[in-house]
Amino acid sequence: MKPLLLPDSEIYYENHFLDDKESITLFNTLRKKVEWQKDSIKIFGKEFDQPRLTALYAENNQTYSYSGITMQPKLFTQELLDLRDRLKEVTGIHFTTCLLNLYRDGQDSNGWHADNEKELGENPPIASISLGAERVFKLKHNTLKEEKKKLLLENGSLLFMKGTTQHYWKHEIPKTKKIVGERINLTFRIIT
Ligand SMILES: O=C(O)CCC(=O)C(=O)O
Ligand SMILES: [Fe+2]
Repeated sequence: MKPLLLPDSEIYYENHFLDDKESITLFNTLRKKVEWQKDSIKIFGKEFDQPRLTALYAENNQTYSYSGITMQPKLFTQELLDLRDRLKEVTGIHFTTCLLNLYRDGQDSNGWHADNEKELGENPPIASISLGAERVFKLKHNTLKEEKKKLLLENGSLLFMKGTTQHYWKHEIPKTKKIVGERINLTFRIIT
């Protein structure tokens, strides 16, 4: 895995974690098999539909709460268990939980945030696998204004964030006016 070498962070990117063919097959399987849901989040007491579909799967029944919603996991499917095992080989980490995002088109997005919910622990490792259409991923440092980074998350790629990254950096998947196909993102986490 290639380190991004940004200050106050430990971020790695591997563009061919899965090969193209396997990634497309996996995309098609998960697109069909996963129970995608439309969540509404609360911002200052007002409800908004999330601009994407989501799902939560895990090896246990620990819930995940963010933006005023609490997600109840379903049990890992065989595909997610296999990916979990392969992530252990490259990261050394045993992930328990996977939050899945389905971006249906360029209007679906994920606004600026850090993955810093308390159930993830102090310095959470997050392993993020991308399938399907490529989307831009942006990172910005919380206080050093000139520190930012833009990368393209390719089909079959792995982005791995750990250490203090979530304390100092925010990330987003911006909307785009370009015509883009569907993208599935799998973010593996530890929730115990
Ligand atoms: O779709 C992505 O690549 C990012 C997803 C993300 O940041 C999240 O689910 O917390
Ligand atoms: Fe995130």
